[in-house]
Amino acid sequence: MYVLTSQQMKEIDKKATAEIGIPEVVLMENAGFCVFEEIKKDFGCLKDKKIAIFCGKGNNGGDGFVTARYLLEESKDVHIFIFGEEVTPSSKVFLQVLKNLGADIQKLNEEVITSLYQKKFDIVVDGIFGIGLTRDVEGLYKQVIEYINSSKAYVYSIDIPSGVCSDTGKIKGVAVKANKTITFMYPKVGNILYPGTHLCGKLIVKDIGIPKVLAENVNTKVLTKEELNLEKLYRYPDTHKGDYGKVGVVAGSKFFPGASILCANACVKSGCGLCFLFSPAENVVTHNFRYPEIILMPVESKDGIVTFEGFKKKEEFLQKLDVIAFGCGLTQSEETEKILIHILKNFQIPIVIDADGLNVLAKSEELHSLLREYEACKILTPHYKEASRILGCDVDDVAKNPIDAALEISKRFDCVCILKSARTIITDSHKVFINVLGNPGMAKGGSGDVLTGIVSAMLSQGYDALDAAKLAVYLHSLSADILLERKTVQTILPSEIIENLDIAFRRVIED
Ligand SMILES: NC(=O)C1=CN([C@@H]2O[C@H](COP(=O)(O)OP(=O)(O)OC[C@H]3O[C@@H](n4cnc5c(N)ncnc54)[C@H](O)[C@@H]3O)[C@@H](O)[C@H]2O)[C@@H](O)CC1
Ligand SMILES: Nc1ncnc2c1ncn2[C@@H]1O[C@H](COP(=O)(O)OP(=O)(O)O)[C@@H](O)[C@H]1O
Ligand SMILES: [K+]
Repeated sequence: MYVLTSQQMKEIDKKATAEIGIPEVVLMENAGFCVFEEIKKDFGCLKDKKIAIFCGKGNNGGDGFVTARYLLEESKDVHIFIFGEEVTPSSKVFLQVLKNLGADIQKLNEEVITSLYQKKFDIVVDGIFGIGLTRDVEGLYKQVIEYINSSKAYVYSIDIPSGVCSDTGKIKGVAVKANKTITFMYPKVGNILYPGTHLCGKLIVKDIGIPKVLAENVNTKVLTKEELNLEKLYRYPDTHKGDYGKVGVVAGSKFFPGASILCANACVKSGCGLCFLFSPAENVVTHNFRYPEIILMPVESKDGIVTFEGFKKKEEFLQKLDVIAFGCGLTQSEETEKILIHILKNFQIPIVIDADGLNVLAKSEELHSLLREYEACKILTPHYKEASRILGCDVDDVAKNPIDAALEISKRFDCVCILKSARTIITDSHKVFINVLGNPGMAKGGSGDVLTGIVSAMLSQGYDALDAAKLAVYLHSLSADILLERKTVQTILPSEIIENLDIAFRRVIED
């Protein structure tokens, strides 16, 4: 499913009207009717319902006028509130229709807003701003949104909750908290990213008759099952372990033995042929939680941290690897930096860089240029903080526009970037996928290490970087969602996400 920016949606709207010749009022009529249809479906009989419809001066308000017309057929208690008569030409058509019908239309001012608090509406329709919101919400608009949020009515937002930026999902000053949002043709970025997605309530996507061919060049999609390449998950009967690749997990220290174990466990559990764990021996040899299938490559350490000299002694094994998973729990030591420099200078093995691998990368100009030049496939898996370190910006800047941050990292290193959060973004700098699965039970140390293991296993089974990233992110969060069916967000553990991959793989392959 495509996800559009406001600019893309406007261009598509424009083409539909100017080039294809569908009149704008027809689209507005369809949009307003879709909203009515949803209300009717939810409430059935609307006869006794007291309904308020708030309409801004743009086309979002025009959709609201159309919805109001249909609602007037069902209830005698429908009240339309406007911010002014200076509305767009298409909206004007439907405002006039309402006037012709003798509808109750009130212009909002301080007094009217105060009076709203005495009225007990059952249903509120928010047609204040859609994709045309450009600046922070203030004045009467702010007061009306505050009223809507204080009311006990069931709130429908048209296209996007008013006040949510359709390009980022951020709140521009204040925003409506809807129970349901009806958006048209495709979700907008603000319908999908937080906090906008939360303010939408239930999101409904309705076709209003814009030809779909117009969206063909859009590069951003929701990561649905249809977007996954499942081909390489099929195994011919006469295969052997060599067909599924050898992953070297370079991870762990005295301080974080669990990170290396979670990463390696997730890797063997996701289908790689062989998984080698390069880690300080003392951390993992006796570790009860380590799957015995993992082959240990004990690396000499100092103060519990793998040393560069120790790592070099394992070089002959490195030559044989198909994938390197680098960084989980290594610590940000000089040794970690030296090892990564050595790998990037001397090998051409597909690499997944996470955690401390990303942290040492952020601090080293040499690593920046080595990684850019590294020709084998590369996947970087930062969370927002790691991304901000790499980009040299504030973490809030990443959070404000995660799609741009992911694109920037991807372009800078010519890599696939998995920017992790409650809405993980995956991009190869051309295509962008937004993951909508997963739950707050994953907000726990170790979840990221699990993802690194899964994505490395996907690379080792022959996937290219983008397909590996998509499949891994999907399986990782699907596994957590399946766990949530019988556990709680408090009790889900990253190690259980690994255990539960059995069911996640099955659902992906068989459903
Ligand atoms: N163009 C089309 O073909 C269609 C558009 N549709 C609807 O039209 C909406 C977009 O319409 P518009 O482009 O007119 O934009 P909006 O209706 O979202 O609002 C734009 C208006 O709000 C003003 N504005 C922006 N930020 C403001 C702020 N902070 N405070 C006060 N005023 C502010 C702008 O100056 C402009 O007058 C969509 O979201 C959708 O609901 C639908 O009718 C379907 C078809
Ligand atoms: N609220 C949430 N909803 C969905 N997924 C989440 C949420 N919080 C975290 N995650 C996922 O959990 C993982 C956390 O990774 P990360 O922050 O690197 O953890 P760690 O470094 O402790 O292993 C990411 O894949 C992220 O997308
Ligand atoms: K709206």
